[in-house]
Amino acid sequence: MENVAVIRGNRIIFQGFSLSAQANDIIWVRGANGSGKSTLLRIVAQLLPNVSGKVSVEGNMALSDENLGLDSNLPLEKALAFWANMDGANADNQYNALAAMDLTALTDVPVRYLSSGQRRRASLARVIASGADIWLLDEPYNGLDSANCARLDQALLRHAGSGGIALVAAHQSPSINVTDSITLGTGRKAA
Ligand SMILES: Nc1ncnc2c1ncn2[C@@H]1O[C@H](COP(=O)(O)OP(=O)(O)OP(=O)(O)O)[C@@H](O)[C@H]1O
Repeated sequence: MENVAVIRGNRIIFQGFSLSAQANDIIWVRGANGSGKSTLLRIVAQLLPNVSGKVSVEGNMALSDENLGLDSNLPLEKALAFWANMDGANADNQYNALAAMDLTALTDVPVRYLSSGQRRRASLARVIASGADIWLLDEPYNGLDSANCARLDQALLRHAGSGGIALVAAHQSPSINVTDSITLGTGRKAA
């Protein structure tokens, strides 16, 4: 991202903002509520209109945020398989992703019956199974117990270690070594 500027509502969230990431990087993004962490991930995902400046991305991206994006009526395995097929991921990817997030015992549970932490893990399993080069994770630790926080840490390290990139928006400090940690400011009112 080079010299990016974004106004949302009547607030300037970013102005003259630049960020770069390359293979093997885990970039940790912190900041107060409303500072623009989710906005930043959505800019990278190219989901926001009216972004000025330059945003260029090489590689496939997968986003996990509060929108689960899984069919609530399907058993977990089938709901994930829908996306794995769309992403062209193979069955091994999905199996490994379910194991990485300790969901193997829940594969036949309808998504609507999953607890909030299980739903978060399902969303992360979708990202892991996608095989995407770039993971955009918005508050991925929310609702996870300590064992599953550690599983996510391990998944992030494996991803970065195999040439992936991760942007992680989180309130807490990282408990793994990250490439860079940035703290966003609170923006200001547009003139
Ligand atoms: N659709 C929208 N229209 C107008 N303003 C918006 C919209 N979405 C977000 N904003 C504003 O953009 C700013 C940044 O929001 P964002 O969700 O990126 O913050 P955040 O750092 O992720 O916050 P949190 O820690 O609470 O999740 C906030 O002031 C928010 O009110």
